Amino acid sequence: MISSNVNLTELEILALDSELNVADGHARQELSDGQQRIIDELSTLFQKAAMQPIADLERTAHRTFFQLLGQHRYPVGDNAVLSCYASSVAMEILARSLVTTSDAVGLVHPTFDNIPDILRGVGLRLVPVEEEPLHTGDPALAVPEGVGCVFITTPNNPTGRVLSARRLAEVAEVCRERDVVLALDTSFRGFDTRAHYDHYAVLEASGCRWVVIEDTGKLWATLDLKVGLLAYSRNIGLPIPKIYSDILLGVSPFILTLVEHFAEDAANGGLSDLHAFIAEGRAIVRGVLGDVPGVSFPDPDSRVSVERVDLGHLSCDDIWDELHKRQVYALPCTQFHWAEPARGDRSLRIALARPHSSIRAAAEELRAVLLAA
Ligand SMILES: N=C(N)NC[C@@H](O)CC(=O)C(=O)O
Repeated sequence: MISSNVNLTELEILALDSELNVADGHARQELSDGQQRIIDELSTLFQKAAMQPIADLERTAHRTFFQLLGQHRYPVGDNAVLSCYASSVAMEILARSLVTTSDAVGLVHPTFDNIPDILRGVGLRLVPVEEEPLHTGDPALAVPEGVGCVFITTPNNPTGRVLSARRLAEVAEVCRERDVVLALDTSFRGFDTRAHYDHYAVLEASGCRWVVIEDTGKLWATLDLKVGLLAYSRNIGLPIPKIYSDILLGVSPFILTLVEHFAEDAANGGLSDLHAFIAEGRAIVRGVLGDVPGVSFPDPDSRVSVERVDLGHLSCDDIWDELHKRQVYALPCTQFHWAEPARGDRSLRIALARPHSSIRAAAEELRAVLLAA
């Protein structure tokens, strides 16, 4: 029986060497032909990276990645975009920066539990912001009283819900009026073209203080050779560069070069191929499980590389245990509901950035477990 006090990443670590690991949201699908050609050139890329000025490599990698995803107004200039080993490292730097001037953060609910864990870890108090008031109605209700920052994952994990350009502008306006930092985690935006409007243009136009955390690690199966990007407004008024320097000097120029080449390949058709690949994986899950009594899919409109499965009256912990016995690893949704865990007790999350054969096999095992429950 899994203990309810494990976090989602501890469950993902358990799954790492399993054949049927549909737990973590990292990219573990096969490489495309275009991506394989990049990997075949790694030795050349390594030598080039060793000879070029790091600032040039970093600028090119950032530009290629941001423009792939429609982010043409991302901040350029001194330190405005910091490269980190992972988006979670960027998250830790943001948390340490925020707590110098705030004691509370409004955080989207539900979302991946390492975000509330990192924020609580530096002593910040969290106020849940439910998806409905975040996306609809009076935007002032998306910015709880007394917080120094509102933190929104968009597209959200695990729901896939995307903050629209109009809604981003409305929430940013409230944040500006109240001098509240608006922070976005856009790690999953690569999967959903509805998240490819220029967020930076909207944020800059609002005049609010803002931070955006980007992640290359969810898109491409580069064995976690990735960067998390920490972009922030010039008027942020937080010691972000100083705290960054406490934690790292910079990321590998080799990884920056890899990101540039994978982003170029994505811009030349690779990204739309990836969207089709994930959509087919989602169709496999829904096809295999769709007629199981009590099962439903709470995020019909989601395009990100994970899919929630509602188990009806069945407990996700019980089902997780049965899958574990079969060496199949999904994620219980309990921990995503960091403010009200019980609301996640009847659903699982399936990772879709996997070979379709693995997704099908895992879904078939889950189907057998559910029919026997
Ligand atoms: N630092 C942590 N905990 N990394 C795990 C995180 O990347 C997994 C994730 O985001 C997902 O499975 O959705």
